[in-house]
Amino acid sequence: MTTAAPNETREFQAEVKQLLEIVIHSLYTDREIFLRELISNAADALEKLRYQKITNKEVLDADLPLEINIELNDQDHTLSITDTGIGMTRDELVENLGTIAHSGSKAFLQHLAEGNKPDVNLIGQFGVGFYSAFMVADKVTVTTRSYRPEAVGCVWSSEGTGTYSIHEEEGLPRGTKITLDLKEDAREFAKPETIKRIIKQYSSFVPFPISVNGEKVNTIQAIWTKNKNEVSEEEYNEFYKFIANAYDEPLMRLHFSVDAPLAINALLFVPKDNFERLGFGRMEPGVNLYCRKVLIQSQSKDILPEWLRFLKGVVDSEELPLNISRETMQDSALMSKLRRVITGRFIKFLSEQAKDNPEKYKEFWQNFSMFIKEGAATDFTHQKDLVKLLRFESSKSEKGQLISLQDYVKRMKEEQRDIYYINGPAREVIEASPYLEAFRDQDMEVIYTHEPVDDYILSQLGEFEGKKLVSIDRADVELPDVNNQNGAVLPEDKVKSLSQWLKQVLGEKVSEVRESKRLSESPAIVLNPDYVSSSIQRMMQVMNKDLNAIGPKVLEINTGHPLIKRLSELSEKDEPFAKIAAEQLFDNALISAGLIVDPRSIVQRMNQILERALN
Ligand SMILES: Nc1ncnc2c1ncn2[C@@H]1O[C@H](COP(=O)(O)OP(=O)(O)OP(=O)(O)O)[C@@H](O)[C@H]1O
Repeated sequence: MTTAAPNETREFQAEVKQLLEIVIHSLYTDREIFLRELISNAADALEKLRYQKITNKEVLDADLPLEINIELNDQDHTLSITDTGIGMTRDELVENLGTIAHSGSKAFLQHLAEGNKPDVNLIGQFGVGFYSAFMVADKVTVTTRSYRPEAVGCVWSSEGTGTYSIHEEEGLPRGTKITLDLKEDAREFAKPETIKRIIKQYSSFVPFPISVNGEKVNTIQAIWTKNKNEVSEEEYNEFYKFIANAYDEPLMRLHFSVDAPLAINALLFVPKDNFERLGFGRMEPGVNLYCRKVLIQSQSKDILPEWLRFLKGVVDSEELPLNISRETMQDSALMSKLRRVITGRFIKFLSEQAKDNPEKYKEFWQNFSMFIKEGAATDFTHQKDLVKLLRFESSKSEKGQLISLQDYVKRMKEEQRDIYYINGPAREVIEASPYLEAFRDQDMEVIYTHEPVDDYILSQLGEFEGKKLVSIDRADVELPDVNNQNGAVLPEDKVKSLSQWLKQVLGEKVSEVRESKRLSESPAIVLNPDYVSSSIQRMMQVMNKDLNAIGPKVLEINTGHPLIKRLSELSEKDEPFAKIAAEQLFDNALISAGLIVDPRSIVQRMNQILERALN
C-alpha cells in the first residue's frame, strides 16, 4: 500500500495515456455509450455492496438505499452520476482509475493501434469503461468514499491530459459521485430527454433504481425468473444487449427453469459473432450467477465449463448459499452439479436446434464450432453428446453441405463395418489425393476433416455407435481389393525385388514398402504405421519448424502403374536415374498426403528429371 500525500498530482500509466488519447481524439461516433459505461460501473459497485451487506460484513452508512441518481445542470453544463455502492479508497482510486488491468482493453488498444476503426460492438465487448467519460467531458471529478467503516473520502479529478490529482475530503457519504464538465459540443448530455432516452436504450435492465433529476426512469426486472410467455421478444433482445454489452441481437436463446435435481432459472444467449475466432484473444466467461436475484458472481468461471465461455446470460439458483466464497465455489459439489445440469441442458438445446432449425445450427456451427470441438476433446462428462453435434463434409455430401456422424452411420453400406475419415486442409486437396481411390471405387463414404483437432477427437473417441473410427491414411485399414485399371501387374518376384530396392534407396524414411491393393490411378501412396495421422504430423512439422518431424511411412506401390513397371526395369539395370525417380515418387506421395516436403531438394531433383526428359 502506498501512503500518499494528502494532496498530489500523479501521472497516468502509459497505456491509460494512450487510451485517453484515442478516446479524446478519435472516438466521435457513439459517444453516448459513455453513459452506459458509467451506469454499469455504478451498478457493479451497488451489486458488490449488496453482497457485502448480505455476507454480514460491517458496512458504512448501512441504511443508505441502493440506487443511482443522475443530476443534470443545463446552465453549468454538468452531468453527475451518484451511486451508493462500495466506493473506493485512495489506493483503489489510484489503482482503478490510473491504470488498466483489463486484458480486453489492452487488446482493444492494440486493435486500434493497428489502424482499425473502433466499431461500436467492439467498444461494447471490451469497454473503454470509465475513461469513456472523456469522450464528452473536458474535466471529470470522482468523489468517493469506500464502504469500509474506517475509510476516508477522496476526490480525484483529471482533464484527461497525462495527469490527475487526488486529495482527501471529510464528511462524504458512502459511494461514488462522478461529475462531468461537458465539452462544448457535448452539451446535449445535460438535457433530461437525451439522458432518459439513452438510459432506456442501454440500461433499462439495471437492477437498481435510476433517477434523472429526481425522476425514476427504469423498471427493474429479473426477466430470467419470469415465465417464457411473459417475456416479449423485444425484452429478451434488450436484455441480451444489456448483459452482453452488445449492439446487435443474439443468434440463439435458451430460457429454461428446472426444479429437479436442482432449482434453476437460466437465460442463456449465443452471440452473433465469435470475437475469439476474429482474433481478439481468449473470451472471458459471460454468465452471471445469481441466487434469488442477488448477484453472487459476475462472469462466473465456475458455473459452466471453459468451452462454453462464449455464452452470455444469467443462471439463478436458490440453492446456492449467498456467502459462498471463491474457493468453495470452485470445488463445491453443488457447483459441479449445477454445471452438469446446465451444460447438459444447453447441449440438448443445440441438438434440438440442429434438428428443427438446421439453417440456424449451420450458422452457429460456422462461427462457434471451435468451442464444440474443444468441448468434445476435453470435457469427458459430455463428450458422447458433443460428438453428435460435430459436423463434417464428406465424399458424398456436396461442397458446403455438412453431415453428422449419425447421418454417416445411417447411410453406411451393409457390408461396411467402420467409419472412414481423412484429413486435409481443403476439400479439393483431399479429393485430389490417392487415399480416396479405393473408397470411390467401392462407393464408400469418407468423412473429410479439416483441422488437426478433428482427428484428435475422432482418434481419441475410437468408435461411434459401436463402429470403429478409422483414418484412411492408416497402414492397417482393411479394404477389399480394387480393380486395377492399368491391366497387367508386375509378377510377384519383380514386386519383391523392386520393394527391397526401394526400401534400400529410401532408407529410414520408410518402414516398409509393399504392393498396394487400394490404388487404381496413382502410382504410390504413403500410409501411417502408427496412430499419428498425417494431420497431426503436419501440425508437428509447423510447430517444430522441422520438415523432418514426421515418422517413417509405409510406402505402397501400384504394381499395375506404368511408372512403377518402368521403375522396376530401371532399378534392375542399376540406372542412376532410377534412384532420382524413386525419391521423387516418394516425395510426390508425401505431398499428396498433405505433408510438407523441403522444396529445395525437390526443385533440384525436378531439374534433373526435366533435363533428362528434354534430352
Ligand atoms: N462507480 C464506481 N464505484 C466503485 N468503483 C468503481 C466505480 N467506477 C469504476 N470503479 C472501479 O474502477 C475500475 C475500472 O473501471 P472501468 O470502467 O475502467 O473498467 P471495468 O469496469 O473494470 O471494465 P469494463 O468497463 O471494461 O467492463 C472498476 O473495475 C472498479 O473497480
